[in-house]
Amino acid sequence: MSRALGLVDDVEDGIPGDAAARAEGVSKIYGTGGGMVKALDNVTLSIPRGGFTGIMGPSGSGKSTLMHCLAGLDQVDQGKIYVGDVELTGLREKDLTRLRRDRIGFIFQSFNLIPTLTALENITLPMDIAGRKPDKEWLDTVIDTVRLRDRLHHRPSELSGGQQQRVACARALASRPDVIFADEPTGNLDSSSGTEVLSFLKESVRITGQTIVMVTHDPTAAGYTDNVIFLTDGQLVDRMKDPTPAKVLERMKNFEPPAPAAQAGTPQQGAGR
Ligand SMILES: Nc1ncnc2c1ncn2[C@@H]1O[C@H](COP(=O)(O)OP(=O)(O)OP(=O)(O)O)[C@@H](O)[C@H]1O
Repeated sequence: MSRALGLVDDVEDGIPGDAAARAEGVSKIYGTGGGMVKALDNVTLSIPRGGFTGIMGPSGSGKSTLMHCLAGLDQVDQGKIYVGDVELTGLREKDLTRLRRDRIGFIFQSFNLIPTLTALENITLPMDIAGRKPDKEWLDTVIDTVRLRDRLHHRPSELSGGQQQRVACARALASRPDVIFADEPTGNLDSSSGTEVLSFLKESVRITGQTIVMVTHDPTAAGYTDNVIFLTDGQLVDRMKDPTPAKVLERMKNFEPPAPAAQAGTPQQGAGR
């Protein structure tokens, strides 16, 4: 039934039961009255543990809202969110803050590094704040994975955009969170730096089993993931396993709004004259 409506049910899609994060019947509304926007509309989905999941959809389809709700950065109006087996919805702010700090990593489009700290200090900052000692061996692995060893004592202003984003990725990976949420991580990078960042995000999933969720507009970036969730108008409308850029681009055509002329339903003036 849900297929006929173009909606996708997680169970039907065969996503394994071991989920790093889950949304169950989640709705999120912004504003009231005439200005009300249903940013998420009854979304149920699982993020497979140890996978690289892309979230795609047209502008305004709810991608960032979904990511923020899954990460406990924003509250839902209806439904439940789980990270592992912990229900986020209903946690007190203090517990939510601790859970985000201990179990969730973030990578943003703007790198959000502290300018006065070195690359290494930025990488270990979340653990320093949490009073946790970094696992030296793991930190070495992360630093080598992102190829930053010769830049560790540089400040962000002395690094290229690609290197700064690699520091932000290392910061997210260093504490081995249950799940890393990346919001357009290559949006501010040139294509070769973007390719580098995507390559080692994929590598860290393959080699270390890190779970990563990435919001992206870019079918090429989605091609690095191993499954893609498609949103339209706040609803989960499709999932794709083992995506390629060409397959994603083709699928996206189904979800983009029609061109203005077609939308207005008016035949083109002068056509056929
Ligand atoms: N704080 C807010 N207040 C009011 N409306 C909001 C707010 N945040 C998002 N929205 C609305 O919710 C809907 C979903 O927004 P969201 O940013 O999640 O979409 P998106 O798919 O990430 O878009 P984009 O690709 O353009 O970044 C949009 O209609 C947006 O205008």
